[in-house]
Amino acid sequence: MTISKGPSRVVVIGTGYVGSSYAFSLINQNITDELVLIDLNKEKTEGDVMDLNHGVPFGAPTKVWAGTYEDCKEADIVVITAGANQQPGETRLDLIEKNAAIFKSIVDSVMGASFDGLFLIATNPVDVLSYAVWKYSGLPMERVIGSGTILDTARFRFMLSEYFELDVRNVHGYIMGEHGDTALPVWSQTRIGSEHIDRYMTKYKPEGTQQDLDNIFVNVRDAAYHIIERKGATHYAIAMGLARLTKTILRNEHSILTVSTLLQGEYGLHDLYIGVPAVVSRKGIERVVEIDLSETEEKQLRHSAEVLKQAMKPVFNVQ
Ligand SMILES: NC(=O)C1=CN([C@@H]2O[C@H](COP(=O)(O)OP(=O)(O)OC[C@H]3O[C@@H](n4cnc5c(N)ncnc54)[C@H](O)[C@@H]3O)[C@@H](O)[C@H]2O)C=CC1
Ligand SMILES: CC(=O)C(=O)O
Repeated sequence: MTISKGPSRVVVIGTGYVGSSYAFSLINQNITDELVLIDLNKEKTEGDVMDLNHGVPFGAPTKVWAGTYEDCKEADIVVITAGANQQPGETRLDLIEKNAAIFKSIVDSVMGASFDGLFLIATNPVDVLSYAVWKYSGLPMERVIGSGTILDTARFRFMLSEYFELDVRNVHGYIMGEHGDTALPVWSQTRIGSEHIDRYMTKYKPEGTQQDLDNIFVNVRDAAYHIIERKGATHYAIAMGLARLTKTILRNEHSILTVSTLLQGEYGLHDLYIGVPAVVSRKGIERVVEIDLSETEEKQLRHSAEVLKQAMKPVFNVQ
């Protein structure tokens, strides 16, 4: 892999709600030197580039242009946010056939340009499509990363922070599994400050109940449906999550984030991409972090993996 010594370059493929919000986050946070936008809708891309460039004087110098697949040759990261999004009532897994079909041609075009960097995937169903990119690209698994449950984990921490009236940075916990209806909350490892959540609740919110916590998880799991019902798409939070992942990679931060990665025996699972905590650095996935799960959580994770494997079957021959 080329570790670029020159300017850092990110290419975004698919600049709809998610892709354009991500581009905006990158510029606002001064994360990359160069930003290339690619979309089937060339006119919209040109408009986005003009608009973003007019914001650059308020931020840090970033070169932004509407590009082609040739621009992937020099890219450190290619981010795929292209494809259909959920319509009200649709699940993420309902998108599999539509989006898998366009991914083959996108990945072939990127690899055809001698791309030698990392892929980040956000298009849904993200776990299945991350697996697809790993297969289609032939790149080592550490260089193909799905956004996984990064967003679900952020929602979880945010909603708990509201419940306990605390700074979200003091809420530590993970959502794991499918980025979808079978995601699971890892209550056994959730901490407020350094206290286990149950102990913190007993001491500081004695009126709180397990039912309150269960309701919070349901709201986390169903957040996308609630937002899509109201405004048709979700995009700001995932854009910020992708920006965080990009920063972690380009700055070699070695952060633990719940991303979708290939499991090869971790958690007793094999040959699928699914959301787990992993250390992310310039290399991509350094390692999966195997945290201790309760028996119930283990069961939930296995169920989530099984649902994903069933969903993958029409597209990939997995066991
Ligand atoms: N992983 C996550 O946490 C999240 C994932 N998503 C997913 O992100 C995806 C994108 O969502 P939105 O931006 O809301 O959709 P959108 O419809 O606004 O944008 C999709 C863009 O992809 C472009 N596109 C389609 N096929 C293409 C191709 N072959 N080459 C280049 N561009 C192509 C379209 O022209 C469009 O601009 C959806 O699958 C959605 O479900 C959305 C939010 C969170
Ligand atoms: C759309 C989606 O995947 C989300 O907001 O979680």
